[in-house]
Amino acid sequence: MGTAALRLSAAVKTYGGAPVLDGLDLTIASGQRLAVLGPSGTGKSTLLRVLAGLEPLDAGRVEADPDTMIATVFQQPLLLPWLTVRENVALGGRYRGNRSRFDPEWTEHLLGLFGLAALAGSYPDQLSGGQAQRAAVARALAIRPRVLLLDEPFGALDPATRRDLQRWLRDTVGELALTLVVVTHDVDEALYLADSIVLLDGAGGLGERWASEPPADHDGLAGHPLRARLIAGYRSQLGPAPTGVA
Ligand SMILES: Nc1ncnc2c1ncn2[C@@H]1O[C@H](COP(=O)(O)OP(=O)(O)OP(=O)(O)O)[C@@H](O)[C@H]1O
Repeated sequence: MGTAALRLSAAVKTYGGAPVLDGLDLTIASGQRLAVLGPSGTGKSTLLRVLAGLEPLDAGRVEADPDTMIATVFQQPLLLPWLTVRENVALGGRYRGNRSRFDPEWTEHLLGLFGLAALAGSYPDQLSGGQAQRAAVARALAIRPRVLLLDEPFGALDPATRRDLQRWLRDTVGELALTLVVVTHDVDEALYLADSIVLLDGAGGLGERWASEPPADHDGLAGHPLRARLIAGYRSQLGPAPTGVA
């Protein structure tokens, strides 16, 4: 695999006779932060589920180093309502039948890292949407993954909370030196989080892929050199405009 964390080769995934992924090739280098953009229905979530090993391919291959722990976060936080925030986060460390990974100190570190220490004894229905999604990301990190896969993780949040969480996520991914794949409708989220951006072509292929330099802060997004090209590429496909674009 060289320095690739994940690799898809000639990937085909078909639902009801219609190919969603149609011979797609994708290499994600170790430490890379990849954003996958594309209008609704272009196969972003399918691609993520395939990378996560949650969806079998009809043809082609997905390769990951067997020692690489992969964690996935979805749009809904999916916290267990009968467990506290601390117990939900700790539960992440018990996934995959590997109890030895449960590490109370790491759980406390994650609660602190995500600003959840004061809420550790609260239950999910006492949290705001942003707090709940922070807990979901913390839970995903409890297994000490090397790769973090996110499917529209902040899509249900208001713009200010969304920016806060993007900042939080970028800092955490940097601190833990994670490989990141984030699926999003939001061009600005992609530009803020990613150093590589793909725009699915809507026909089961990868479309274009750009190297990108994230701006220092959100104020730098408006003048980002790739922004206009991504928006134009997005608009040329069927589907609604991405979030935040008139
Ligand atoms: N389990 C499934 N069974 C049948 N069809 C499916 C299944 N999962 C996805 N599809 C279909 O595959 C296509 C791609 O879906 P997918 O969710 O991957 O797209 P997406 O780009 O993530 O869309 P969105 O942005 O709306 O979430 C859609 O036409 C969808 O209806």
